[in-house]
Amino acid sequence: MTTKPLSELFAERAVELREFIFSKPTSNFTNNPWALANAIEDFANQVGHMMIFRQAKVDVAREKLLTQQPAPRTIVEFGTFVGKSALAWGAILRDIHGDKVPDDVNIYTFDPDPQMVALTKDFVKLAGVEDFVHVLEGPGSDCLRTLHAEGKVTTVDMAFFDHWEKFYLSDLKLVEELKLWRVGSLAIADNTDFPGAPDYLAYVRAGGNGISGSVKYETKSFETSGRRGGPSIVEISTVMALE
Ligand SMILES: C[S@@+](CC[C@H](N)C(=O)[O-])C[C@H]1O[C@@H](n2cnc3c(N)ncnc32)[C@H](O)[C@@H]1O
Repeated sequence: MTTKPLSELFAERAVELREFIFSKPTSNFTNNPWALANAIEDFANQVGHMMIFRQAKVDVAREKLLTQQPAPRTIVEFGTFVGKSALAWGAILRDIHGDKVPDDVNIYTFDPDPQMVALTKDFVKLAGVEDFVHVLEGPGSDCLRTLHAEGKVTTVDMAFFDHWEKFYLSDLKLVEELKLWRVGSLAIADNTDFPGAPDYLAYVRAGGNGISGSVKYETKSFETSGRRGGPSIVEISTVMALE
């Protein structure tokens, strides 16, 4: 028996998910990012093997975002996939700022995979959040550097790391290098238990690089009731000081 490469499986899942969503009346999702995020989760529960940010974890992140002061306005996300978490961030920022979010409230989600970018753009449009959820194609580090150079992102209230774990630490350090953090900014990282991001965890648990004049973090691991045998930890680190 031959087993498919994971990339092929995920590409097929994305096609099936598109069919699943667009087979339903569009009115189910119009102007309703929560409804679309929930439908994606329903699909994932049916088929299995979908690397989405599940609702139990969204709830943990949501708690933090709802109490963040000042309220979050700019979110950057490394790893779009099918847009599940991007839609959830859109729904949360709407819960905070109202249905017509101000112009300076923006979510930027990055993924090098053109198929996932196209699918998520369609989903973002379907849910009516395309004014402020921007789906960009490319490695997150390149996209973030470009947004910074263009002056579109000057502060990051929350960065979400949900791409390949080997990039978590270098991309966290890029946010530092571009001086995008403020005191109270959040770094949220998924899958730090499995597949695991040991260098990232060691760094945030040490509070940063330890060098005087550097960003200081406080960090906590949140255990969620994930699927049996699936990754269940979300690591949330708060920027305590910029130097
Ligand atoms: C775990 S999935 C993201 C799940 C997504 N957050 C959700 O909830 O639906 C990981 C994604 O990271 C993307 N990826 C890989 N390398 C990346 C990079 N350097 N920058 C941004 N995304 C990357 C992959 O193409 C894949 O779609």
